Amino acid sequence: MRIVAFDYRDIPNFPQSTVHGHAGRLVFGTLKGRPCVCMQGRFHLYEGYPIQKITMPMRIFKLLGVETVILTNAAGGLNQDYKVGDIMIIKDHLNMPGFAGNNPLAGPNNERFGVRFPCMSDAYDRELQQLALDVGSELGYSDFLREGVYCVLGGPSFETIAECRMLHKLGADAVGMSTVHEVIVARHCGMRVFALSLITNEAVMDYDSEEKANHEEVLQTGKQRAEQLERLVSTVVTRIEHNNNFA
Ligand SMILES: O=P(O)(O)O[C@H]1O[C@H](CO)[C@@H](O)[C@H]1O
Ligand SMILES: Nc1nc2[nH]cnc2c(=O)[nH]1
Repeated sequence: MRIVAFDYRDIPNFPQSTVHGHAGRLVFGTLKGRPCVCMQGRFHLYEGYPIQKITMPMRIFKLLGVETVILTNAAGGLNQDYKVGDIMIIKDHLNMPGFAGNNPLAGPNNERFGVRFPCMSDAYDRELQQLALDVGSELGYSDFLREGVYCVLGGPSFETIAECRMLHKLGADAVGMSTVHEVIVARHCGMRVFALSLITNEAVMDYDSEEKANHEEVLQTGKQRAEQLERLVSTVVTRIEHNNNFA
């Protein structure tokens, strides 16, 4: 397999990764014959980037001819049935920064990419969710494979106990600081989206708990599940049908 990689710093106007654990490379290659481009490191509001800069790669992918976007993230588990190491197929999201007007599509609409008011009730492709469930079951992952709602916050501070309780009551199963902005921009320009959260820590919901959310635990759980996550994603990629509805 031939791979071509570019450091983000060598791509004009591309943002730079500032987060420990995010390499900052754009990698092109093929996965069992399927052409893919992969971001090693993504961008977040808490890095200080304008929201349109965070999502700029999605529009570059669209212009490169990408049909399907697969996003993965690390997230805190709010659902009390979830355990550290679970992989959650995202079926929907809560866009908290969006409630406050911080949406990547705010400002003049670029008709070249999509409509002014894009639908989000079909943001996460249901066929791809089912495909991932089927693949997960074949790989023997069913015990730690979930489906749920991801909530994005601005970060970088982790949530308070009261915030976790509130988000859980609002219907979120997992909480993080990424993904949703990219999903909105990817859907706006008609790309299919599939997204996964790795539950790297349990959100603290109890005032008696001694647990404290921390980035080291996030990185450590990421390493522990990396192989299975990689196998799940790469198998899904090899089974994706050509998108006949591609705009
Ligand atoms: O970048 P992702 O995978 O979302 O990682 C999550 O974990 C980091 C915090 O530990 C934050 O960046 C949060 O968004
Ligand atoms: N906001 C948030 N992001 C995370 N990323 C990984 N774990 C967490 C968490 O508990 N909260």
